[in-house]
Amino acid sequence: MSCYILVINPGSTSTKIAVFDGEREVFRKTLTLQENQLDLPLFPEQYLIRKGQILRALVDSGIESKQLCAIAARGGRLKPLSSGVYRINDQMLKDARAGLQGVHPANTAVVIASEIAFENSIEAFTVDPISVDEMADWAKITGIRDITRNSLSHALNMKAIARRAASQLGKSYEEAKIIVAHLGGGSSVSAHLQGKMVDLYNSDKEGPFAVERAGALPTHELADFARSHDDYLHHLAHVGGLYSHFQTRDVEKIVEMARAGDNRAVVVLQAYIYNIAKYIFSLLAVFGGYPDALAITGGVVKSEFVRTALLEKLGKGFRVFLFPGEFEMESLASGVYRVITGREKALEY
Ligand SMILES: Nc1ncnc2c1ncn2[C@@H]1O[C@H](COP(=O)(O)OP(=O)(O)OP(=O)(O)O)[C@@H](O)[C@H]1O
Ligand SMILES: CCCC(=O)O
Repeated sequence: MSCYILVINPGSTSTKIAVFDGEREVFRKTLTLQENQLDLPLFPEQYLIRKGQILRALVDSGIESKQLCAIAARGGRLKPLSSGVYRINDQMLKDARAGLQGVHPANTAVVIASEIAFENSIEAFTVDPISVDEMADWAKITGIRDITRNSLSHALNMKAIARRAASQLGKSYEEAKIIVAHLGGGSSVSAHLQGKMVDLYNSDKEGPFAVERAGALPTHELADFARSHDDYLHHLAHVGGLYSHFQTRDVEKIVEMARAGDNRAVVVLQAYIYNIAKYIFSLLAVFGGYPDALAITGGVVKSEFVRTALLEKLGKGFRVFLFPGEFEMESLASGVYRVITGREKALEY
């Protein structure tokens, strides 16, 4: 009998939805938001817009809600958690709405999923949320006792990609040493050792700047900026990065500007690539040298310009695997399918 799993994945520039029959994809759609809608608060505005788009897309797809047997939602900035599949419960919904570890579009997914699940008397789950925390104690320490680094990242895609890279190397995930760079609306760069992301950067607060995230900033200048901008967190996590330079999240458009001779676009893209390479190289310290592989993934990797420039900057030392786009939808679906077929136990939040 068919078991349709609805997958809901709100990212920083769009909401991706899909329906899987078991592990076979039968429908997928990317629902885009206008630039001005992306500036709206997550609750209730964006949540209502995104939920409305999802319900309309489902109706248009011809898939009936009674065909659904479970929902898989991307998990947002919840509490620090170990990797796995979690049943969505009231505490998770509360934490997602409150933005326990900050706001992120994915916080809307568990709320939308639990409402659609309730209306259809089925269960909803999340898999490897943003707040998966496997960071080593030695990676969390900073030069100020009261400031501790935390683990917020594109965990879902990066762990799936690291597993794929390990399998291409003929190794298990647990034995392979891998760096994964996810380049999307936000970016994350992570070091995978013994099956764990022992250190990582997320462009909301550290590492390379991304399409809409500021990345690492000089501390004194950031302190001055924060004193003069009440909305500085919005600048760091939403209107920073390439967006702060060009007021667009469309990387192809910025590449076109550079190709047309816009000098500012040339230099900022050079800085974008340089920073990604710089932070990838910094993670060699985790392994005491080159890892077994470097896997580069995310929507921006669809850009030939970015791929070529980045590979040139990285030199010849890495064994590189490119995974343009993301594998979040299939990872969400297969995690939930493992649970509903009894092959894995759902974790309680
Ligand atoms: N062919 C392409 N060339 C250049 N850039 C592209 C291309 N396709 C997508 N992008 C860029 O990729 C970015 C979106 O990537 P992705 O879909 O991974 O992000 P997201 O899911 O919205 O956010 P996040 O990855 O932070 O969760 C956009 O900024 C878009 O401009
Ligand atoms: C916070 C990690 C996920 C993202 O940056 O989009």
